[in-house]
Amino acid sequence: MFNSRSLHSMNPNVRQVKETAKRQLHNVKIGINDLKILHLDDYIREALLDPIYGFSTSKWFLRKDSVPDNCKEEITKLVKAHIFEEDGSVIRKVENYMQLFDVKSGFTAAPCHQFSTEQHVGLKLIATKKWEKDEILNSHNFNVLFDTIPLHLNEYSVSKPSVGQKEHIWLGPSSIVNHSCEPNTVYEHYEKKTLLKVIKPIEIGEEITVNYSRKYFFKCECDTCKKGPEESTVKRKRGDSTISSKNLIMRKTRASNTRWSQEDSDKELAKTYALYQKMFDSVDYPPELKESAESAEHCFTQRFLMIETPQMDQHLRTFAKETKDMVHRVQVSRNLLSKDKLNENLTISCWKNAEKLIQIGTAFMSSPEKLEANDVDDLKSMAKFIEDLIKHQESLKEIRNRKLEEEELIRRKEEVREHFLGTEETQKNSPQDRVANLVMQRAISQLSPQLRPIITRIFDGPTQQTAVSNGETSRKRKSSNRRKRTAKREKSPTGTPEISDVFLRIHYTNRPIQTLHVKKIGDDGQQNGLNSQNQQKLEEVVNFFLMNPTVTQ
Ligand SMILES: C[S@@+](CC[C@H](N)C(=O)[O-])C[C@H]1O[C@@H](n2cnc3c(N)ncnc32)[C@H](O)[C@@H]1O
Repeated sequence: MFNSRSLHSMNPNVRQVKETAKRQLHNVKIGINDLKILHLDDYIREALLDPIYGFSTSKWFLRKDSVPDNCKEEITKLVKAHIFEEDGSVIRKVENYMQLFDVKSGFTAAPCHQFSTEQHVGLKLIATKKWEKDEILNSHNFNVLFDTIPLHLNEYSVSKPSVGQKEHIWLGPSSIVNHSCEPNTVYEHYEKKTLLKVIKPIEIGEEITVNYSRKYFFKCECDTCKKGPEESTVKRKRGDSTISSKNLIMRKTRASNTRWSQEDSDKELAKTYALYQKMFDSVDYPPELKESAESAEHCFTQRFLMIETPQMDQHLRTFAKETKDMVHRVQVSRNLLSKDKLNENLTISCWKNAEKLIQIGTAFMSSPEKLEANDVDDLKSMAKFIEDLIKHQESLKEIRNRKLEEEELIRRKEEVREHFLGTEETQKNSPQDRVANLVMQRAISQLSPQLRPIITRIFDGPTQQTAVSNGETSRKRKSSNRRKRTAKREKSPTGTPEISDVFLRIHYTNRPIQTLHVKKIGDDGQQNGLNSQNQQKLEEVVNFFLMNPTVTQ
């Protein structure tokens, strides 16, 4: 079921997840052939839809086992990551179901309580866009079925459209289209598949139905049949709709611990959008799938906003025609994005797209004669809506950037402070050590030709107080100082760095040489060394370094 060549060319992490999924699917004994494709479809339906709808939508009444939890998880991960490369694999089938959550597909699933044949707990397909006559539900996936499927084995997913036609399996979204004696679609047969063609306009929220065929194995409970033959506009042919009760096969009882009340389509639609959102929220991306998942979501959302195609003109028309539908889409996108804490880039790029959307709206508004009054109002309010959201997003971004800047400033201040005053560790030393340290560190690190006239030499201990040797290179000076300091420190019995008295001889260009003496703490523990005058001088020097690290005059 998994193509080994494509597995090899994949990211190893993705491959690993897929291989796990493959193993798990094998463990539950799924393979691709005619009958098993039905099982597989059912597994996916169970793994994907049941957690979302909160009841068992499973249609495979003969099946004893169920999707193991770990397998469900894998499937959900794969769904989440939208990794749909391989034809005919489980992933493809999952993608079929994903159309239910892609508002652009024009349909979605909603709970259905109409049919006793499924214990009043089932699903139906409803329109999320306005469908016009003769449009084809082309993402509707009816696979041509193999002759080998015995009809009685699965009355649920198999249909025999007409004489001479092969039977068809109903997979993915198509498996939730209910039968009606007054349907709004008909089968449209193509060489390789059968699609649904719209035969009368379908409003948003309206159920999409088809007349299954002349033969199906349940007692019809569609609206038309419920109204009774005298009210129905449909002329029944003999043999249509019903068969004798002994052939009526009841489906596996659904786990109906949920009581579904009948809701109007608007509410159902809103609920479905919420489900869409829940779906994306439900799983955390595993780290190994994060990248592909995010880029897939990115594509998904772009597609969703309908702006990344070259046929802008066509889009503009659709946009005008489906303004209301677009408002729904934007609402869904808003929900989706507001919940997306996983990927900020995705959110930002989505808002960029939304900006483009506003441009489209603005272009439209500049030639309003093309639109009906209602459309213009809707469009304006939608553009305003998006604009507000973008502003909101922008202000959040600004706040974040400001915060980052502040953090950076604090960090840099801290760095400078540490550089001059030393870390907490060095600050624990005596004041004169600290000052000496800081001057020494600073001077050593900054010794450059410009500084030479100012600092001639810094050294430890009064005996080493010498004048400048101008011929000495800064490197030599540094290493000699290091040697001296090291020697001093090694002498310390405690092992902690110790600095004795420090003499600084400072050569000013326009003043006499000055010597500062910072005394070590006396053995008696008496803190001295820095008389106020020296203290002041030291501060002056330090400040000089702080302010003019490379300036000589
Ligand atoms: C392909 S499924 C359609 C989707 C189904 N409602 C679900 O939740 O999966 C076909 C099954 O739906 C039920 N069904 C569809 N249309 C029906 C109708 N007009 N009257 C009674 N039951 C119907 C039957 O149980 C039938 O076996």
